[in-house]
Amino acid sequence: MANIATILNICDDPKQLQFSSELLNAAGYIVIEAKDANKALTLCSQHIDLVIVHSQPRSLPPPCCKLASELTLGVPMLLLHGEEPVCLSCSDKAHTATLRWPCNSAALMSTLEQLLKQHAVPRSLPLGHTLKNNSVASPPQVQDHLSAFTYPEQPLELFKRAVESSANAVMISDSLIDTHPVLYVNPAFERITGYSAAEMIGQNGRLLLGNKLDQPELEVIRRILRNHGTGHSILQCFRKDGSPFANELFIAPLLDKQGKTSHYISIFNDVSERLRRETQLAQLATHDPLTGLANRALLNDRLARAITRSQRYGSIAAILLIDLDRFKNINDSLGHAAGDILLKLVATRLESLMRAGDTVARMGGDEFAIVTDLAAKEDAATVARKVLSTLSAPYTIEQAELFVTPSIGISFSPDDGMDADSLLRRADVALYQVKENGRNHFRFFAPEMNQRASRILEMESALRNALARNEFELYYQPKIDLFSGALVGAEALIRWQHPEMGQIQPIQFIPFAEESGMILPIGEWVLNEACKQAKKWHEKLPISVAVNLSALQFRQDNIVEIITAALQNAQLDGKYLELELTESVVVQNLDAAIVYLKRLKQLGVTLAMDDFGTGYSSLSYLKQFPFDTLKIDRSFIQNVITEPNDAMIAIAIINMAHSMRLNVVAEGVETESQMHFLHRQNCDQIQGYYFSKPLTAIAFDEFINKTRQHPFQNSSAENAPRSLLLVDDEQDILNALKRLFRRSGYLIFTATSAAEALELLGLNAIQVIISDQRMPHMNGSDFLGRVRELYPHTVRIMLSGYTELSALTDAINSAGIFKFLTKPWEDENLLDEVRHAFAYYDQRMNNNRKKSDN
Ligand SMILES: Nc1nc2c(ncn2[C@@H]2O[C@@H]3COP(=O)(O)O[C@H]4[C@@H](O)[C@H](n5cnc6c(=O)[nH]c(N)nc65)O[C@@H]4COP(=O)(O)O[C@H]3[C@H]2O)c(=O)[nH]1
Repeated sequence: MANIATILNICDDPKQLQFSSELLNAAGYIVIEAKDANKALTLCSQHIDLVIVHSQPRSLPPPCCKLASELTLGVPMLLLHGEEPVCLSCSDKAHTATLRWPCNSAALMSTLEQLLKQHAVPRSLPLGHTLKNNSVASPPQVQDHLSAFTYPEQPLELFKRAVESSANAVMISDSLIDTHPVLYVNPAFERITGYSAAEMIGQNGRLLLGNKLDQPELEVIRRILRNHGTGHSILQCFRKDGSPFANELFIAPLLDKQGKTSHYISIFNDVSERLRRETQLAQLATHDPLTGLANRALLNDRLARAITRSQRYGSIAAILLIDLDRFKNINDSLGHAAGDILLKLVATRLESLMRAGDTVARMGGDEFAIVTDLAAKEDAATVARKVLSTLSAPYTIEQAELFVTPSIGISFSPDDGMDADSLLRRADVALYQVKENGRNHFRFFAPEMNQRASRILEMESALRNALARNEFELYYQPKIDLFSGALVGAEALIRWQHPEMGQIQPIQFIPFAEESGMILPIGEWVLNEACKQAKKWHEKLPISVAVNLSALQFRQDNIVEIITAALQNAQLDGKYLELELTESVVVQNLDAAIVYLKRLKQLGVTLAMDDFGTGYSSLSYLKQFPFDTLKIDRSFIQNVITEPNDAMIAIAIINMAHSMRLNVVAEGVETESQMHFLHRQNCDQIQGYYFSKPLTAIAFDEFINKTRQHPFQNSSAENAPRSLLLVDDEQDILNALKRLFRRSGYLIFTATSAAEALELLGLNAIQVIISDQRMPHMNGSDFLGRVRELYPHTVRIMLSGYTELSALTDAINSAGIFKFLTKPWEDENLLDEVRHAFAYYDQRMNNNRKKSDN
C-alpha cells in the first residue's frame, strides 16, 4: 500500500530543502515545498498531513511554526533544528515534535512514522483520488477548497468548530436509551434557551416544551422519532426564564455503522421575530391598517368560503355593502384626521353588531362590507336595519356631534351568483340604486337592476366610440328678447348622429352619460364646440351661447380650468358663455356650490338656473347664489294661458326674479298667445318652438340672417282698443251678437269654445267677455272662473238660455261675473249692459292706477 501522507516541507535554504525533500520522497511521502512564509501560506490551504519546519531559515520569519500550525488546522508539526531548538514560538508548543538536524534518514523516518500514527493518517487513497506525480489529485468535480472534506481527521475538527460556532442551536441526544438523554448542546443552544450545557446533559429535550405538551406540531416530531425519519416543525418552547419562543426545529437520526439510529441531532433556532414579522405582513396583506378590519382581499376569500358553505349546507351567504352618505363633506369640512376617526368609530360599531363567523371589512374609502350566513333572506333586512340605526346614531369627534347615514346594497348566494365577484358586483348595483333614490336605506339586488347596470356599461362604450368617431353634433335653439324682439342667444343642445340608428335625442343618452361618467369628456367637447361656434357667429351678431352643465361636470375639481381653456381656445369673451345648471345640481351641496359658482363667475360667464319651478324652487337659497338668469320650466308655460295655477306660478316667478334683479327666460313657448301672455307679464326672453326648434349650426346661421329683428306686436293695455270677446258654441248666436256690437265700434273677438277663447285671451288684451253657459268640454261658469283667475281685470257677463239656479250661483260665486243675462236678449238692453261693463272696466283701471300712484 502506498504511503500517501502529504508533508509540507518549509525551508528557505534551497539546498537543505532539496535534500530533506529527496529523503522524504524516497520514503514514499508526497512532499510539498515552501521556500518562504508566503509560499507556505498558499500551500497550507491544500491537504497536508504533516508539516516540517527547518528552524534556521534566514528568511522565514518566526513564529513560522505557529503560523504553519494554524494554517494547517492543527496537523502534526516537526521542528528540525540545529544546536538549539530555535523557534520564537516554541513557548506556544505549536510544534508536535523536534529533531536535531542534520540527522540520519532512519531517525527522521521513524519520527515521522510515529507522528503520523499518532494522528491516524490514512494508508489508502480516498475515494475518487488518484496518485499523480507523487501528489494526490482531487476528483475533477471537487473544488480545491472543498478537498479537505474528503479526509476524516480534519473534518472532525472542522465540524466540531463549525458546530460550536454555529448560530443555530445543536442538540445531540442518545436514541438507544429510553429517556433519550441529551449528550451535547452547542453554545448557540445555551444562548437561545438560557440553559447551560451542564444543565441539559442527561435531560430530555422535552424540557424546553414546558407544559405545552399538547401542541399539534409535536405530533410531527413524535412521528419522526417513531419512524427514525427526518423532519421539521415549529414548536412553542420556553427559555429557562420561562419566556416563550418559537422554535423552528429540524430533527434527524444519526446512524451507527450497522445503519441503526444511535443518536438524534436536533438543530433549531428562535424564529419568534421572523414569525412576528410574517404575521405582521400577513395582517397587512389581509387587513385594513386604519380600522384593523378585514380588507378587500380577505373579504373576497371569506365570501368565497361563505358561498361554498351555502352550497354545502343549504344556507344563504349574504353580502351587505355599506357606503357612508356624504362622507366626503365631513372630510372636506373637518379634515382627514376627523374623517379617519369617524371611519374607526364606524368600524367599531359594525364589529359590535356582528356574530362570530361574520366578516366585517373595509373595502376602501368610506365603503364597508359584511359577509354573513343566513337561514333566510329576510334576515338580511334585520341585519341591514340594525346597521342603519347603529351607524346613524350621533358620533362625537373633537367635541363636535356628527351625523352620518349609511346606504346599503345587499346580494345573496345562491340567488344572485355563485362566486364572490358576481355577488360583490350585484351588491354594488343595489347600493347604487339606494344612492340614486335618496340614500339612508337598504336594497336587495334585483335582476332588473343588473339590466340597467349592463345597459350603462354598454352605453359607456358606445358613447366613448361616438365621441372618438365625432358622432355628436350641437343644435342651437334661439332665445328672443321679448321687448326688442331681437335674437339674443342660443342654447346648445346635443344630438347623437348614430350611423345606424339615426339621430338620438339627449334624453335617451345623457342620463347614461351621467351615470357612467362619460358626461365629463362629452361635456368638455360641448363646451369647446359651443364656444367656437359662438365666436364664429360674432362676425354677424354678438349673441351668447348657453351650455348645460350636469352635476358631475360641475363637481369636477378642474371645471374652472376646463371652461377657461374652452374660452381661450375659441378666443371668446366669458360674457358670451352662459352655463345652465338645474336646481338639483346646486342643491346637492349648497356650501360647495356657492364656492364653485363664484369661481365660475370670476371667469366672466353668466349663470342660469334651468328648469326653475320643477325642483325645490327655494327663494332663500336662490338669493345666495350668483345667478344672472332664471329659466321658467316648459311645464308651466305649456298651459300658461289655460291653467290659472300655471299662470300664477309663471307670474310669481317673473315678479320674484325681477325683484331679485334676475333676468327671466320662459322655456317651451309654442304659441303666439303664450308669447303675448308672457310679454304682458314682463318676461324678458323666450325660447321655444314658436320661434324655432333647435337648429343645426348652419340652419341657425340662416336664422340669424332672417331674424335680425323679430317683428313683434306691442299689445300693451294702454293703447288697446275696446275689445269684446263673445263666446258661444252656436255660430248663429255669435253672428247675431257680432252684428249687434259692430255698430258700437268695439274690437270684436269670437270663440266657439272655452279653449279657443282662452287662446284669444292670451293673444289679445280683452276687457269685456260675454259667454254662453252651456258649452261642450267646459261650461260658461268654469270658463269665466278661469278667466277671473288668469285675467282678473276683465269684466265678465254670462248670457245663458237657461236660468237654473245652479248656473246663476256658480257664475256669481266662482266666475265673479258682472251680469247674468238671459237669452233671448233685448238688443238695446244688451248694448247698455256692455257699455256699463266697459265703463266699469275703465273705472276699476283708473282706481287701480290711482292706488298705485299713491
Ligand atoms: N316640447 C317642446 N320642447 C322644447 C321647446 N323648446 C325647447 N324644447 C326642448 O326643451 C329642451 C330644453 O333643454 P333643457 O331643459 O336644458 O333639457 C335638455 C338638457 O337637460 C339635456 N341636454 C341637452 N344637451 C345637453 C348637453 O350638451 N349637456 C347636458 N349636460 N345636457 C344636455 O337634455 C335635455 C333635453 O334636450 P332636448 O331634447 O334638446 O330638448 C330641449 C329642447 O329641444 C318647445 O317649445 N316645446
